[in-house]
Amino acid sequence: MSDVAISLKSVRKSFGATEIIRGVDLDIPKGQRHAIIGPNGAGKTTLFNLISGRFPVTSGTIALNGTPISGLAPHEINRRGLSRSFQITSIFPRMTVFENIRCGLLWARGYRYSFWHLLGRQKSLNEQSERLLERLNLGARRNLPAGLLSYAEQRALEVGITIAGGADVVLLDEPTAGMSHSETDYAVSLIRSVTEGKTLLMVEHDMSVIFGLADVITVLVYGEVIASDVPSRIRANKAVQEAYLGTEAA
Ligand SMILES: Nc1ncnc2c1ncn2[C@@H]1O[C@H](COP(=O)(O)OP(=O)(O)OP(=O)(O)O)[C@@H](O)[C@H]1O
Repeated sequence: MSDVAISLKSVRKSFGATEIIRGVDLDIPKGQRHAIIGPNGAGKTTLFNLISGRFPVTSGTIALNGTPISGLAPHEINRRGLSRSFQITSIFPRMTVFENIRCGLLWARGYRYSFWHLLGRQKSLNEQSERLLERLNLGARRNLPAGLLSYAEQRALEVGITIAGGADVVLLDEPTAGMSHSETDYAVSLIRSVTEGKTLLMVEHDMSVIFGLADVITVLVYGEVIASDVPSRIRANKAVQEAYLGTEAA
């Protein structure tokens, strides 16, 4: 088994004549929390779309746990253990918080078990849903329609559903976008606890979130990696400061 969760080799992506990802090499070891940062339009979301299978690569290869996944559909990549959350919330607003979680678990399991098999597993499904509810701090909101949760709680639920299926590689796209300071603090501690032991790859603009969560930071500028290192060295990196962080990191 490979110790590398996500591996990108010479990955390129063009839209028409414009090359957006210009030869990215990146290895993310299992269990690492890894952040991708870079100026607007650097290609961060495009990179996520390539890894999760939403777009095909123009050239190069992407492997998940040592197995090539380039060319697979998003649901096939998901089945192999990679789960992704989106900037937009994708919960079911009229279903209760509990039902949303249960649905997330059911959806993930549906790939592996038949309907009859599932009926026999109702009890364990309910128990797992309850445990996840507690881990997300949403126990008291259990029976509320998810649409009535606060924005931060909805994002917490979203993160919970993303990891519900037991995926060991999790992609989070701007998990704290639109949150207040206190909501962000809550989200960071939640993400830290629910991704324990998993590989996390996130795109995020909030520097406090990045420096608070990431073991390693990769800086993408115009579709190229200009640095990939531990936070302290990224902060001190002159090229990074010039290209992106500016005085923010000083
Ligand atoms: N489907 C697409 N078709 C054509 N161009 C695209 C497509 N998706 C992204 N792009 C272009 O690729 C470039 C990079 O966009 P991307 O969203 O990946 O950047 P980003 O680093 O995530 O930016 P931001 O920080 O603003 O979210 C942009 O110039 C964008 O217009």
